[in-house]
Amino acid sequence: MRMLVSVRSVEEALQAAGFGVDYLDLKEPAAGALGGLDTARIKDILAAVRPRHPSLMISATIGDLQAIELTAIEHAIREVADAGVDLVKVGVPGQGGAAADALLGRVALCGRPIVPVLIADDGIDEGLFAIACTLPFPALMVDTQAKLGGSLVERMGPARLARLVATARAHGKPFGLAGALQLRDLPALRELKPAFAGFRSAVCEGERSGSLVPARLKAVHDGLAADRTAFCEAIAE
Ligand SMILES: O=C[C@H](O)COP(=O)(O)O
Repeated sequence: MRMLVSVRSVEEALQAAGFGVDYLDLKEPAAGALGGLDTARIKDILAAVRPRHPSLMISATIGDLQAIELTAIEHAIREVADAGVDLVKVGVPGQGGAAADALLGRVALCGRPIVPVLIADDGIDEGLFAIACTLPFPALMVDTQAKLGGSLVERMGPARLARLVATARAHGKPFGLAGALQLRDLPALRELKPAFAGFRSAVCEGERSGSLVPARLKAVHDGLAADRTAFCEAIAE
């Protein structure tokens, strides 16, 4: 399972990359679940990270826009993609509905590498998820908007997440889980085996708008890679 970390600055990006994370996700955590950075900041981060970590996959978010704001979303996608990131993350209401359908359809055809992030706070429509798996997105994610009501694993439960992982796997679609995931979720994540897991809250001092903590980055990084038994022994010490 690969590790994604959300970062907001050159300093954080280099710090996370130095810990061997697989994906950097550029966002402003204080501005919401998918809070966007301005494109000048995105370009500064890319200029600092690319020469040192040329194979690192780097995504960025477009901000917490409403699904009905299609024109604003398409404009933001173009701006973020043109800044030079590999992937652009776009929030989609996970419970489905007409606005979610329309948004998925539009962004699937926009010609940019979009990762739809299905927001799970009001549930995930498994039909919508299955449709998203058939569309030409390089990857899919599920995440949460509210970060203080428990982790995604606690809020959705492993059984429902396992069905999503199985659907994505059946379609050969790389699929990542995020949503205030904590160290205590790592055993469940290793059982679920999504392609990747995303972190911010668990690797910060205090809430997710705080600074990255090297020891937490290392704990999550090592915990994702470790054998389950070895990991449980280590955290029990
Ligand atoms: O895309 C990943 C998210 O930024 C993870 O943040 P979180 O752990 O605070 O939910």
